[in-house]
Amino acid sequence: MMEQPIALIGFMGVGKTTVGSLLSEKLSRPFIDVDKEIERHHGMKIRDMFATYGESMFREEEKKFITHYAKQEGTILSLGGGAFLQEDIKTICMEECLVLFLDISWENWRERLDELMEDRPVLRNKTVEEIRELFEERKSLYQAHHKKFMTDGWSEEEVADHIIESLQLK
Ligand SMILES: Nc1ncnc2c1ncn2[C@@H]1O[C@H](COP(=O)(O)OP(=O)(O)O)[C@@H](O)[C@H]1O
Ligand SMILES: O=C(O)C1=C[C@@H](OP(=O)(O)O)[C@@H](O)[C@H](O)C1
Ligand SMILES: [Mg+2]
Repeated sequence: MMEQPIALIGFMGVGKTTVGSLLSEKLSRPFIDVDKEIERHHGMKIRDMFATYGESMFREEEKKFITHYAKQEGTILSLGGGAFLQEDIKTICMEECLVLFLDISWENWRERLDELMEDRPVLRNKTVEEIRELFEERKSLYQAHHKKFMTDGWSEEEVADHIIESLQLK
């Protein structure tokens, strides 16, 4: 049976990596976390890549990897929260994948901020107010999706189970 790839999008820390991994286990489908693939390929953390080569180098890599993996049958693909800043990525994902937008309210997201800061260079050196502005700004990127899941009040496991049930993936 042909299975369309699934791409998870949404703001940093909403749970794309965690939920993607759970979906992959529960559905026995291959899992690709784009950020982790890039880190592995370069033997370097994303935050160091940003510091050493700059964000634009990371964005080029992001486009290369997503262009490749968005066409792999059956794959569960967790994107980085900034991937849809690039129109090419948005277009290819909307054409090739079932794009699922994981959403979260600011109030719930705010509770995760401290934990997220270390590994997310985009959040670093910003005030909470600036981060809130980014949170609001980024919402427009995620309007390109096939289905949205609000995650407020749900555990990672519950989010994954709800996706499977509502899309009848099993
Ligand atoms: N539904 C959830 N409820 C509570 N914590 C969550 C949930 N989803 C993710 N998290 C936690 O938030 C953090 C960021 O999750 P992650 O999957 O890396 O997000 P993303 O890939 O979207 O940046 C992790 O510590 C994860 O355990
Ligand atoms: O939103 C962004 O610009 C980014 C999100 C990160 O991924 P997560 O959304 O998985 O945290 C990672 O790709 C990089 O740090 C940039
Ligand atoms: Mg992630």
